[in-house]
Amino acid sequence: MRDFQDNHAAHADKTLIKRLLKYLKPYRGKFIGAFFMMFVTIFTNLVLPLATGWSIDYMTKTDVTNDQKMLALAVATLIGLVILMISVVVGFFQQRILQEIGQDVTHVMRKEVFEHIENLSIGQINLLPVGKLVTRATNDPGNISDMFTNTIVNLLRNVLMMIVIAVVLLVLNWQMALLTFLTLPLILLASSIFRKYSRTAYRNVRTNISELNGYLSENLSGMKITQIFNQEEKKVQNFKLLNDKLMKSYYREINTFGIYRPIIWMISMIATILTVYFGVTTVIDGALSVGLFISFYIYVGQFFEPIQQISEQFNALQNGFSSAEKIFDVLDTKPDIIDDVDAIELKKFDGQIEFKNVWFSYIEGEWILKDVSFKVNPNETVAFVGATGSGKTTILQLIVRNYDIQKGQILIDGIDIKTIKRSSLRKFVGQMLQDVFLFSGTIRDNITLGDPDITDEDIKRASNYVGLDYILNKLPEGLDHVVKERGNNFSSGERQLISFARAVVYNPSLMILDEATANIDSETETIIQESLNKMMNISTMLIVAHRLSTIQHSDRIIVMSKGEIVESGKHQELLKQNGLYYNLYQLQYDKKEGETHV
Ligand SMILES: Nc1ncnc2c1ncn2[C@@H]1O[C@H](COP(=O)(O)OP(=O)(O)OP(=O)(O)O)[C@@H](O)[C@H]1O
Repeated sequence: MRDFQDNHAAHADKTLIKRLLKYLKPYRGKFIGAFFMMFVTIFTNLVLPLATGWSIDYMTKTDVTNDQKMLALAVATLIGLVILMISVVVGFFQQRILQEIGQDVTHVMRKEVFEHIENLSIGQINLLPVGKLVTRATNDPGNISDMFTNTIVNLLRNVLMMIVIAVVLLVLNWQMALLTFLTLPLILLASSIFRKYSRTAYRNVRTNISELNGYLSENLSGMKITQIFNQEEKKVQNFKLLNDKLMKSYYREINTFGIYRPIIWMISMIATILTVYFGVTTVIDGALSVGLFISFYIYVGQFFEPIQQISEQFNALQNGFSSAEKIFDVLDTKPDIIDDVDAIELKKFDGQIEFKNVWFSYIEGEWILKDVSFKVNPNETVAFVGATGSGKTTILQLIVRNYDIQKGQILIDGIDIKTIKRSSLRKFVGQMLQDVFLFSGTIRDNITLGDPDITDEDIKRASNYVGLDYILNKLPEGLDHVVKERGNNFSSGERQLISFARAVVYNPSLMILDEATANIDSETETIIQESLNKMMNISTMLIVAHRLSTIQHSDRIIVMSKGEIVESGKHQELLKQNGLYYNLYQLQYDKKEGETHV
């Protein structure tokens, strides 16, 4: 799968534009309206210099009385004001419509990106840097919105303005117009050099923003570790390096624009000086009136403005395209685990699980599970033990189909897991993992996860069941007690109990516990253990625990080593076998003994 790098092969522009246009389809009418308004503003911009010229010529006429001149001035000023008003009002509505379209499209894109990410498999999500995903869902749709609202319309407006003004200049005085155009090759050369540099500058800025976002989000999540290991200074240094890199890339961008704009201004000034020089001589020769010369002069100023903007807007367009490319990269990443079209809805689940010669690898060729077979009967409690990395957690992940296996078969109540709708299977499974994640909100939100069908009664029952009621009773707001981001205002034991309540509130047919009691104090562990004992015989339970004392009473213990099942049986049976389990047990037992002797 792609890692959504910033410098990947470009999509064909045509395909990109076609795809982008689809987002504009619902706003076709509004967009056409905005274009029409754009023509109105172009017209108002063009008519004023000409009107100024005509007015000046009229004022300098000798065969017109002063009263007539005053009247004409008043009428011309009034018409000018009306045109200006029209331009302002139309411009306002045009901007409003475009901004609305831009925000709507951004809104839709953000939603699409988020929904798509939510549907990716855990394996795919693990490969994605969070910071980059955040950029994909925030900055990139913003760039596209900017492209729709500002760039495209203004680019078109400027191209049209330039063409129309060129025609007007030619009509007013073609010799002077050609003189003005003499500087165009210089501008084109400067613009093409600018485009090359500014594109690189833009790209660097974007890459560095994305990198900084990635670093920031990772470090905020890992802040505790940073502080525990006194790494703050190092992290600050690293951040400083990235921050400096971003600032420098911004500087380079600013410099590129800073050089380009004065160059264009200088060229336009040369053209203006030439125009003034030859214009004045033409006026002296009587080939051009003063009024029309002034109109010409204003038009020359207006002619160079869009030229400068076009290059800049062309870059903004590239910026928008590049953001679109990145968003489409995310959207085009097909979820690697999807339900078959004819996948069945699991209506009930007795809790029977069977692995039949299962082979699985995260990375091609590196087998993590090798020919694993076992069967768990309804209401049985089975524990998996073994050395670190032997594949215990992997087995649990496969049961909820976080990954697909390469060989063999996993049966859920006798049905192949691949033929079952994942959501229907997960409805019957309660999971309690070592790393509990709590969302910001309230305790209630964290137990129901927004499911309106879960009543307060259900929550209370679940809380009593897992021993959370003891904590809830101490909190004045009870279930409404606020949970801060990631549950930082709770102890790990409390977080574990909330997650336990979250798991049992659905009355799961299968309860999965992966090192769920590893990080908690013995008092909370006892509470959880008691609840688990109650749950045994009413649901199937799969437990991974390093502390063997917690799984001794399981119906069966499966011992794993390097992706294979090496032993299986009850605690006493396994001890008698004098194998790996016996060794693991001895290790823990000796350690305990050692501790008591200290
Ligand atoms: N997402 C992943 N991508 C690649 N390899 C992985 C991934 N998750 C786990 N592994 C590898 O798979 C192997 C088995 O991991 P697993 O988590 O199943 O072990 P475990 O027996 O549960 O270990 P522990 O007791 O330490 O939790 C390990 O070598 C691990 O590095």
